[in-house]
Amino acid sequence: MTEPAEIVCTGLAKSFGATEVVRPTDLAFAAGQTTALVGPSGCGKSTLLRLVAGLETPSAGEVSIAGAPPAETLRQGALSMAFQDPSLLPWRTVRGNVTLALKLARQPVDAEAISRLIELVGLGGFGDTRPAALSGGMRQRAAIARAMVTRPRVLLLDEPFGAVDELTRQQLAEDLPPLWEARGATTLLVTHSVSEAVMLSDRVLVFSGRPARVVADIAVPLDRPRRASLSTDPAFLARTSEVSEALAAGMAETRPRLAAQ
Ligand SMILES: Nc1ncnc2c1ncn2[C@@H]1O[C@H](COP(=O)(O)OP(=O)(O)OP(=O)(O)O)[C@@H](O)[C@H]1O
Repeated sequence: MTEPAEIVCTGLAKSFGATEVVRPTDLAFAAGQTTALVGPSGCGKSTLLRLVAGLETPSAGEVSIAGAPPAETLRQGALSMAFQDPSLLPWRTVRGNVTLALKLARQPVDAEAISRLIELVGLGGFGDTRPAALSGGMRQRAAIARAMVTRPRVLLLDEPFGAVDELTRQQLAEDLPPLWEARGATTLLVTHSVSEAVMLSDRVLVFSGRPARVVADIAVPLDRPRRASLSTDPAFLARTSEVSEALAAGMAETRPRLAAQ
């Protein structure tokens, strides 16, 4: 890893009662890199993201972001999240939702910069629209604008394009990564789509079934910006095969345990 690690997980583990969800794990995420987390449903990906966000307390081990606990990074407004359900405040416009994120992070409100960001995520002309009048894809864009407006060092995205149709997903996957990459954010992204994982990331971590364990750590050294047309490129297809095979191997590893339960 050439860049310094921004996020370091040391012996990180999480159980809910008797259920072990994340096995003791050591992970490091380089500054400015985008890492996709993929694994079978229920394996603990979102739990890992919530641990990194400081929204869950580890059962063992710790997370540090630039040497500080996540709560400190969150308090500084340097950590943002966007989840599958964009949970925008319905009574606020797009601009109002984005502005609130700045206010909560106690950062100065620059109306022009907000308008520019709304434009950049493809919502130009919708700044004064409330969420109910937006499509699912537009709400996802608004949530990502809200997450990026504070220029976070760490961006956590849990199925951010989950609730939209395939074409919109492709469009979001083309349009949005250049924005967070240009801002140098260290991005962790949970997705169920192997091709989306490869398209969006510099690195894909493949997890086994619950309790989550890393079964493969795959670099994605493909040029950026990446366009949907990349999905037929042999180098892209080689990576998606590698991720799919690792996923299948991880699932096969868990199946006997489940059968024995
Ligand atoms: N607060 C909680 N209390 C009890 N169990 C929980 C809690 N949060 C998560 N779990 C359990 O932890 C396991 C992992 O959940 P998690 O949401 O992290 O998985 P995931 O890999 O993100 O799943 P998916 O891909 O389906 O979204 C599940 O079995 C879930 O029921």
